[in-house]
Amino acid sequence: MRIVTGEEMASIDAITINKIGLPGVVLMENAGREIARRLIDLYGMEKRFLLFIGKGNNGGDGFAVARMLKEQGVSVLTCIVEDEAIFEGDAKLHKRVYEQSGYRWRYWKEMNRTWSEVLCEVDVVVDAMLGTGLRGAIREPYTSIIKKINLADKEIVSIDLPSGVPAGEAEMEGEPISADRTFTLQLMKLSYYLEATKPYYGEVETLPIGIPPATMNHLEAQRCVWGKDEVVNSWVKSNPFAHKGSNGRIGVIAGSQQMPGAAALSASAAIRGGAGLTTVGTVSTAIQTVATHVKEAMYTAFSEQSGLIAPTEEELFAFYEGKAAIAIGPGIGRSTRIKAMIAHAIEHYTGILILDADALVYVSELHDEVKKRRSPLVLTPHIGEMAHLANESVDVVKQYRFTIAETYAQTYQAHIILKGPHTIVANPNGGMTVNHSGNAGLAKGGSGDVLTGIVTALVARQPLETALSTAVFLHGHAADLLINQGFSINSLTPSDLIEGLAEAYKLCE
Ligand SMILES: NC(=O)C1=CN([C@@H]2O[C@H](COP(=O)(O)OP(=O)(O)OC[C@H]3O[C@@H](n4cnc5c(N)ncnc54)[C@H](O)[C@@H]3O)[C@@H](O)[C@H]2O)[C@@H](O)CC1
Ligand SMILES: [K+]
Repeated sequence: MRIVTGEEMASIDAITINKIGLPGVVLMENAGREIARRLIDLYGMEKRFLLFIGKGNNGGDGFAVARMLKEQGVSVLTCIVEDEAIFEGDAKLHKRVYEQSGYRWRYWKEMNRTWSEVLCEVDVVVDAMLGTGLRGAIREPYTSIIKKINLADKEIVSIDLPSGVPAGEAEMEGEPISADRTFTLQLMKLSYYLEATKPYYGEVETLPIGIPPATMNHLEAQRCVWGKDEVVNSWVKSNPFAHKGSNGRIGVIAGSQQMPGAAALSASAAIRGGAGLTTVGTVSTAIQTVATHVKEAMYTAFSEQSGLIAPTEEELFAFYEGKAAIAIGPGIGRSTRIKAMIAHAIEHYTGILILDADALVYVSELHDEVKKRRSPLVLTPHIGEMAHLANESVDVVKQYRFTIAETYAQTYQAHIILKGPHTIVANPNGGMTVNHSGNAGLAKGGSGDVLTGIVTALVARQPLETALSTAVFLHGHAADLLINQGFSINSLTPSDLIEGLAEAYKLCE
């Protein structure tokens, strides 16, 4: 399913109406029918609804919902927020159909005077005031109405968006509706995936309103949800004659004297993730520790300096040999020799190169080398690392995570896995996916090392772009399955995640 901004949704609506020829009033009728059906499913026929209607098309949806609820005998109080004379277009038509069907509405100005009595008569507030057409700071009378609704302590259901929440990355100006539930129309809206706006949505359900998929082909930004269906549908079944070489020979350069655990986590995640042959490149002291945990891997002891790897050029070329993918970063630490190694890999390694953790620190100093690289490069930053890569503040990355990941991926022709709740994968060709698995149990040191291992294993045996999105999904899915099995969010460890991968992979088989 696509994820869109308000402007993109408006262009999709316009193509549906003007090119395909499906009138806007029909879409509104469809929206009204779907929403009324879901309201009755969820709340039953006995609950009393109070509908707030704004002057745009979001309000038009509201009139269609109110009419359909009333047709079925449900109790509805309909309140229009602004002067009735300013309704126009499709919303005006639905207002007229509502009135011609014999139904009444009231003005907010009047209702406001008896607000506490009104509240005693209703159970659920339906918000059809502002949708994708919101621009700039929320203005009166919406500002005061929203405040009153939020304070009313009633169940709140929003249509398309909680009123006052922008659909895209625009900054929120003013207090929006804080919904318990949002029925978003046809496509997911981008602001659902942003830290500042997501909490206002409550539970989200997408309802179809009859927009044909062909209307979305023109969109420049191709953002899609990546969930179970996408994982299953894109999975390329392994060849029954596969041998360890064809399942992908991969390398993991990780760990140091101080941090051998990071190497163990990423290597065992790669092995659980299905890698055919995994070689770990690290310091000799780490090998002793890691090898007792990860029995299936092979090991290369690199030259070292002060407990950190400091591989020579010969050691690096030998390590690159025959490997489909190499990950560098977890627990390697920082030094000028480490920087030289990253530069070398970017310049000379011709397989799929994955840079994570400490390896990312040097990438912004190596942007010229990155631009010259011709083979695939995958970077796996969290928000702070992305801020460093893009030379932006953490707050800016949080607000504009889609734009920043997309711009970076295109500028440097790199695949970006921007980690966090709803991890984004941004590809150099402009395609983006947003992950729909995972929970707060993943927010722990070591969880990223596990992801790097899964990514490395998968890119060696699945098409690159789907491998990245699917690796992110399976990482989160493993965590979700463990929570369902009774693990607590607080005690979930990265090692548990690796064990959980066995169950998570069943999805693909
Ligand atoms: N025919 C169509 O175009 C369809 C539209 N649909 C619905 O229509 C919505 C979009 O409709 P519109 O584009 O008319 O816009 P909205 O209904 O979201 O709201 C725009 C109205 O609010 C006012 N407004 C904008 N920013 C404001 C602010 N900051 N403070 C106060 N008032 C503000 C504008 O003057 C405008 O009249 C969607 O969210 C969806 O619910 C759906 O029914 C599908 C069909
Ligand atoms: K709304």
